[in-house]
Amino acid sequence: MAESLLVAEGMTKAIKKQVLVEPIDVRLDRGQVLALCGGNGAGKSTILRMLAGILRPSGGSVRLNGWEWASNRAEYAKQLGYMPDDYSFSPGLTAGEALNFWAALRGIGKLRVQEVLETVGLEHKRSGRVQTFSKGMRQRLLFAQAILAEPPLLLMDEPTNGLDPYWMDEFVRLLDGLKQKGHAVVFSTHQLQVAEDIADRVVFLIEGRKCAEGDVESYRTIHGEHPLHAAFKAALE
Ligand SMILES: Nc1ncnc2c1ncn2[C@@H]1O[C@H](COP(=O)(O)OP(=O)(O)OP(=O)(O)O)[C@@H](O)[C@H]1O
Repeated sequence: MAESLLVAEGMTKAIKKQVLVEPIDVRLDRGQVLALCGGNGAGKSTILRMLAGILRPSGGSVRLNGWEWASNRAEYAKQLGYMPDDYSFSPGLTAGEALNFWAALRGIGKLRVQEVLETVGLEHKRSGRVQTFSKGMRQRLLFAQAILAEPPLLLMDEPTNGLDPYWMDEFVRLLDGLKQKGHAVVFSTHQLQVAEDIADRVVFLIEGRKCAEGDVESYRTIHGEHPLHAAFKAALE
């Protein structure tokens, strides 16, 4: 049997004596979407940053498409697109310049830049300075950056934060399209409805520890309407 696209085993993070993320296993196949849910400070961003290779785990291993960050960072990085929860753009940079910069780093041509700008509805804002963009527009630009290279794995930190209802629906639709094409996604969210709409599996975290994990359909069978709210409440008890 082929190995899963993403295999993290016993991945953990501690800084000094504080354990930010207790050892956690994450396994994800192509075409699967995993949502990380949990309260503030639960460890969602830390997990995403470790998977993205931005933060070095204190223990455990991570393999992505057969590559290990520790032994081949360049190949590992090519397998993923990362959307941070926030990003400080250089002052004066336009949306087009920002995307062209990221595209150049990955050897991607201008046609693809135009395509992703259209995908996120920012083609008319190409020459607009990112500094003048709303939170939702910046989020859409960061989403465009993450999908530029069409990597096998997308890691997204609170991707729908700041999106209006139209773009929230559009995000679910876009992610569904990527999923159908075989891309895998791990994203964090406080918006349980988004997780319900798009995720196959949900991991609930409390204070750096995985306290529950299940597939959305099973939660629906157990809890009925608004299954993730009920499941989260049950996990907290
Ligand atoms: N650089 C750091 N040094 C020390 N502690 C950190 C550092 N970064 C994060 N933490 C701590 O790690 C824990 C997990 O933080 P993290 O940002 O991963 O949580 P989160 O689930 O993404 O939270 P939120 O929903 O508020 O974004 C928190 O207790 C946070 O204070």
